Amino acid sequence: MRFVSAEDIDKFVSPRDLVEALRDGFAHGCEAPLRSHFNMERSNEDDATFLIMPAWQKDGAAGVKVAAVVPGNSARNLPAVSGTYILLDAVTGQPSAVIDGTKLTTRRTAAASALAADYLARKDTTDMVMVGSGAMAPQLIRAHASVRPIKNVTIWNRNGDKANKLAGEIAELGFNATGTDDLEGACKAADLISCATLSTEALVRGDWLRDGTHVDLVGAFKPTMRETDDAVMKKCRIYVDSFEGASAEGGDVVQAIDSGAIAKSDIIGDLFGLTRGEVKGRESDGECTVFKSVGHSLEDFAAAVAVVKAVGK
Ligand SMILES: NC(=O)C1=CN([C@@H]2O[C@H](COP(=O)(O)OP(=O)(O)OC[C@H]3O[C@@H](n4cnc5c(N)ncnc54)[C@H](OP(=O)(O)O)[C@@H]3O)[C@@H](O)[C@H]2O)C=CC1
Repeated sequence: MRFVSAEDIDKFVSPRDLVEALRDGFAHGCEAPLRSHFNMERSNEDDATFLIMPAWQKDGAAGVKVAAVVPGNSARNLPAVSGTYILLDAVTGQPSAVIDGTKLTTRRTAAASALAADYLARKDTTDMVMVGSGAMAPQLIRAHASVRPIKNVTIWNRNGDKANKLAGEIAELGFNATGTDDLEGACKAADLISCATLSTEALVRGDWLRDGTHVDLVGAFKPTMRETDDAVMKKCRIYVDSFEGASAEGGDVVQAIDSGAIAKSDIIGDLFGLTRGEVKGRESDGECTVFKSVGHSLEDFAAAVAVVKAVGK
């Protein structure tokens, strides 16, 4: 059995490789039951979430991700999300690889956002705002830049020092990157706003969006969490990673439905529909779009198969 480390994933698979692996994965589909998630109570910090995400292909591979989301990890200087991916042969059941699930998760999540942006962001998107500067943030910047000509990146984080530090690292990759404490000003000048935080309150407001902006929402994976206000959902054409996941778990969408700001029928499409050509993406330069992801086991599975194939070459 092969062990695939975080370093192997970065060495052998580019951001664009994973976008294409997910495009193919969503277009062709696989068996992927809704994930199981369990609340793990903590005495002295916010509850953690335990996730089990299986997927398989008839006569092909099978895989499962075991992951945990621990909001209190920020104080420990550890990422909130960590995990392990196990890949098996679906015919014989024999395990074939164990993959660093923490890196796989950040990379595949960023690839899903970039895949959506490839259908939803304006072709001339150059100015990106990154809200949050945790493990997801650098992956999202690199993935979006693999599908759109991103040049300028403005990073906001509740802890501004971390935003400035990430801006320094991103600048070394060739982007014009700066940290900011003016989220409103940054959003008003953005083509693309990507949010990856554990916020339970709106950070980005609908009246800050100029015409043509695309909003990418990664953070809120529970109905009690959100990164945008109802006005964002009202103003934008709404897309999700999967209907069943995002409309049940994605806080920005669920809360906007509950308040009556939008109806479930306002969700135009998901990555299955977009990649299969069954749903139209952006239709004009002036419209605002939003993509809300909560994660889908197909994303881990498609990324895991692509990673093992690339590492094995
Ligand atoms: N949609 C999907 O498929 C996936 C979603 N996620 C989600 O994305 C989010 C970010 O993940 P990741 O980058 O790995 O996490 P990290 O723990 O590495 O970073 C968390 C980031 O969120 C910020 N943050 C935490 N709490 C708040 C708050 N209350 N208000 C504003 N900002 C806050 C942190 O700021 P500070 O530095 O100040 O602590 C930090 O920038 C998480 O919610 C995670 O569950 C992750 C993977 C997959």
